[in-house]
Amino acid sequence: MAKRSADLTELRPSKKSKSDEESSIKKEKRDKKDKKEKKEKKEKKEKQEKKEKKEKSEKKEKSEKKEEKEKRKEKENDEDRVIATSPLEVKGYMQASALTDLPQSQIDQFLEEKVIKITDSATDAPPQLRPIISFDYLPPCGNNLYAPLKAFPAPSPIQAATWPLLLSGRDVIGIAETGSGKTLGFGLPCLKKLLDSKRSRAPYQPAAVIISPTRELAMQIYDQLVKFSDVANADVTCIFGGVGKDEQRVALRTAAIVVATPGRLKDLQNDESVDLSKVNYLVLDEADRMLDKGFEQDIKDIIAPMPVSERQTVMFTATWPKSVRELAATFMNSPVTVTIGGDPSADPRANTRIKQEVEVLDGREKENRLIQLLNRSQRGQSPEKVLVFCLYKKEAMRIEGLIKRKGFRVAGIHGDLNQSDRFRNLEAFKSGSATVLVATDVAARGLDIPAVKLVINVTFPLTVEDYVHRIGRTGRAGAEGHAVTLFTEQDKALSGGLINVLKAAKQEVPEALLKFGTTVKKKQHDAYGAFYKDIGTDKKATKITFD
Ligand SMILES: Nc1ncnc2c1ncn2[C@@H]1O[C@H](COP(=O)(O)OP(=O)(O)OP(=O)(O)O)[C@@H](O)[C@H]1O
Repeated sequence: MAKRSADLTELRPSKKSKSDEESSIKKEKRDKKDKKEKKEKKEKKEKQEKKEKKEKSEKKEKSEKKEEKEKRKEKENDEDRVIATSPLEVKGYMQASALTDLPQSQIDQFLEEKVIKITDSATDAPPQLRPIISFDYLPPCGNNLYAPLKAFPAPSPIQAATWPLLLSGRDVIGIAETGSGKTLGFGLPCLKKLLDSKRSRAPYQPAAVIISPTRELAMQIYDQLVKFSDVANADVTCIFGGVGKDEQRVALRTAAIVVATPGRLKDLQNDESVDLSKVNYLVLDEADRMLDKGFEQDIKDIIAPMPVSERQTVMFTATWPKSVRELAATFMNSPVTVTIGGDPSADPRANTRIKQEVEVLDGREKENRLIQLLNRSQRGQSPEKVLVFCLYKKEAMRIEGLIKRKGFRVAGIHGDLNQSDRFRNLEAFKSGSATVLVATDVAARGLDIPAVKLVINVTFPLTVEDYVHRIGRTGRAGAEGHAVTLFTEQDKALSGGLINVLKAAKQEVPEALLKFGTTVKKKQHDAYGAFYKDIGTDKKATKITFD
């Protein structure tokens, strides 16, 4: 019975049990929802954790990679240092192993003592190649190319520092004091490259062009190269104005190296006597002069057929004014600048072995003072070689006449003389048959005349750079020199620049010069290079030409 009643109870659903059922459904639903939410939450959390973990691992990986990169870089730097002490070859230039084996401290000491600064526009890394501090470290050379170097004890600092760069194909700007051996600085690598290229003796198209501002300087560079040219199996020729063209045309048919003044080279290029499209070594000697307004267009025309990517461009000078630097950069491919003796951004630097004296006087006293100075140096058994600079051709002729009348052995060199007289007079001074040479700025740059003891500036040049070059005709190749400058009120615009040159070379600055003022006038690109000067109403300025 009880069972039945129980059954009945089971069979008869009461009102209460129905609501229980509903609530249980609801609960079930809620549970399900909760469960779902929980699941979603869990999944979200897991996803988040996964994401964080991933980020963390990425971060870790990144920082590990960074660390690794830094370590690698450090290692590379170390290797760079190691490279400096292991065999080294850069673009065909093999650094001598004996040079490679020298301790770094010896190299550092050389660079410091000679005040050598090397700035590579392509990298901030320290220079990879070492300066060639002894001729023994020059790269091997089949022929006896280096034989003429026996006359010298060691490479000069500009040679030591630029040779490795030039031999490894870099564009180079070399700035070093007057008389410091820059000609062989650019000349020797030129010959070595030619020798290595194993060209036939008659290339018909020159491989190297060296441009110089004056005929006499072109001849001098030519003479230096000729001493080496037989061993280098290279035909060298010299091209300049003021003489016939026919011989030059013939010489150009076989020349591998052309030394030239810009005007005549451009002429011969224009009439197709020479094809410069195969030139791969271009030198601008006295580069700041070559880039000033007087020559800029000629240079652009001459180099037009030589693409910058295919030629090595080399510029050497003793003075490097800001006014030409930007233009220079447009001719070059990531150049390395080598400066000897100090920062090129400072004022022009005179050779410090030259004793510089400046005498401030009235213009009317100049001639008497000049004769006094000559009396002192010319009387006696062996008169000294004296170079007298004037600014104008007419002035040079007048001063030469005056000196002659006083009985001194004098010759002159200026643009109004024909070329054979120019060469003859220069030769007379070199040989000592004339002991005084009166010159315009045509002789200011580059000329290497043995044993010039004194330079006298009768009239100050148009720029302080020209002053540095003029006085640089004395005190060459390690010798002592002496320069006396007669300075008048007319020159006062340049007193500031001159004072800076004197101070930089630790020379005495006269009170009278300081009175003219210490301000340095900003240099004008077109005023640079001694072309014209307005000299007032009574005298007509004559153009000084440098072809
Ligand atoms: N390594 C050397 N050691 C000693 N003398 C040298 C060396 N190299 C060249 N010379 C000599 O030094 C003199 C000056 O050299 P060079 O004419 O090349 O000077 P420079 O620097 O071009 O001068 P400038 O700025 O006036 O043109 C020359 O007589 C040359 O033979």
